[in-house]
Amino acid sequence: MTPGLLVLGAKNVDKLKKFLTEAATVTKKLYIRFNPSVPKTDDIISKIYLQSSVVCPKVDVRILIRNENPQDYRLIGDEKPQEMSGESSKKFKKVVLGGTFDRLHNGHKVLLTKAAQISTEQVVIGVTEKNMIEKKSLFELIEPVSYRMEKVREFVEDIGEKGLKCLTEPIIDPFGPSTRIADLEAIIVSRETIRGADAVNRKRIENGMSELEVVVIELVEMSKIDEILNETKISSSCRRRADLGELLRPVRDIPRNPANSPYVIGLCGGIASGKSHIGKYLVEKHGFEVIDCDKLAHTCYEPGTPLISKIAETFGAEIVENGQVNRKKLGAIVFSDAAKLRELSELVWPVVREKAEELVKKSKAKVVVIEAAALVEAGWHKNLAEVWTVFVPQEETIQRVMNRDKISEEQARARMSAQISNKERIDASQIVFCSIWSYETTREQVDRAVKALLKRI
Ligand SMILES: CC(C)(COP(=O)(O)OP(=O)(O)OC[C@H]1O[C@@H](n2cnc3c(N)ncnc32)[C@H](O)[C@@H]1O)[C@@H](O)C(=O)NCCC(=O)NCCS
Ligand SMILES: Nc1ncnc2c1ncn2[C@@H]1O[C@H](COP(=O)(O)OP(=O)(O)OP(=O)(O)O)[C@@H](O)[C@H]1O
Repeated sequence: MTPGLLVLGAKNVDKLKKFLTEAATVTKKLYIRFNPSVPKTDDIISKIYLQSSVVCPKVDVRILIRNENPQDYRLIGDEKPQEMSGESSKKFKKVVLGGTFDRLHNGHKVLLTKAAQISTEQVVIGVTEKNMIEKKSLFELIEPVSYRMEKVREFVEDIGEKGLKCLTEPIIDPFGPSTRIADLEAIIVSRETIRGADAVNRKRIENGMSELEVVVIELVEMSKIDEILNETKISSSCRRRADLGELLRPVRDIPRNPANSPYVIGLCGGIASGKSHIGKYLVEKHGFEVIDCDKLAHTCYEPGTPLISKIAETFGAEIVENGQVNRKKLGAIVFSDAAKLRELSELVWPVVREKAEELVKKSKAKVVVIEAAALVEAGWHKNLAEVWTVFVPQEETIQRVMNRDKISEEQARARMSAQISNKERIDASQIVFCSIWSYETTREQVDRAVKALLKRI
């Protein structure tokens, strides 16, 4: 789709809202450039990005620092671009800044725009990863660091003067390149990260390097408060939360045979993540059929079946009492040992899967949900059009398991560690829910997912 170009001159600067609204109907990317009559102040840049978040949140708005127009564009509004004289605010050869930059938003863009505006040669950006992101809310949904680095680089070089280079690198402490590269001249931060800049300068002085000029931008804040996060700031956490219950990646094309047979989705999640709660809700509220593979697995332990003898061979004859598997004894062996759990799964899964597939064939429901904790471990997700995963942060899992199963923290941790991580499940899923907040919030996420699902099938 051709990007839009909005030229802000004295005539149309007051009609910004109208033009942003219009842009949202015709393009996904909007460049904005200024004519000489409108000064490119911090205030106006912030105002444009803030209004864009309200009026056209889905449009990738980019205020141009460079004078050249995009190669191809569709003019929004009737003002034509005029030649600009060189910018007076350029002062520094090399500037530095840092951040996580997940789901690059308009607050980040204000910071990056400042960087492109005041540097003549190079913008160096440290992008957080690993320990630097693991305490953030819904960190499991943070985009891969390589993707975030590429997004910020591309943005800065796209809006900046020709020849401006942006170098990015992953950081695992709050300093990164800022205390390593001697000839940096300025650091750009927002009001909330000034203290980080002060720490950088203290360390540079300790290391015998020059002090950086600290350039501060104001926070871009919405008028509406996010009640769960209790903040007004445009933030990545808020965007991650908005993605719960939304389609995160394309569904697989799994042909249905016959065509009117049920649409089958997987529902998985770690121990005590809220799978059963969601499964029950999908049955009661939305009329889906849910096949609980945990329950189905119990019916596989029928006396005299080949599975029973295989279990006795693998885990010891004492696990089988009077021809029946003692599930408590078996649980004690497998729940805290990932390798044993895998061995058991490999024995039981094919049997469960066969039974589940028979149930799907018989079902009259429009949508059948395969609820299975170990769906991804078993590789079953690859044969399903889509997988929905529910998760809670690890510490919440520990609390839930201790309370529910009346076991010690150590036992709860062992059970959790025997499973794959939330992140691994999430990366294999099309839709993700988080059940850390109220039941109502969980259900809202599910309702959003169901609504979109019913539209696409
Ligand atoms: C430790 C750091 C890098 C971690 O980044 P953080 O996880 O907070 O990144 P995040 O993606 O949330 O934000 C990135 C930057 O954008 C700013 N920002 C975020 N939201 C907004 C907003 N709505 N409006 C304006 N600015 C915003 C942040 O204040 C931050 O400066 C950072 O917080 C920090 O302390 N920076 C100062 C020191 C520094 O830059 N060090 C590294 C240099 S390589
Ligand atoms: N907002 C919420 N949404 C869903 N479950 C929640 C929520 N808050 C707390 N819980 C609790 O989490 C616990 C686990 O829920 P549930 O039994 O549905 O999980 P599960 O994933 O099916 O667990 P398992 O597979 O270990 O049996 C329950 O005690 C439930 O009450």
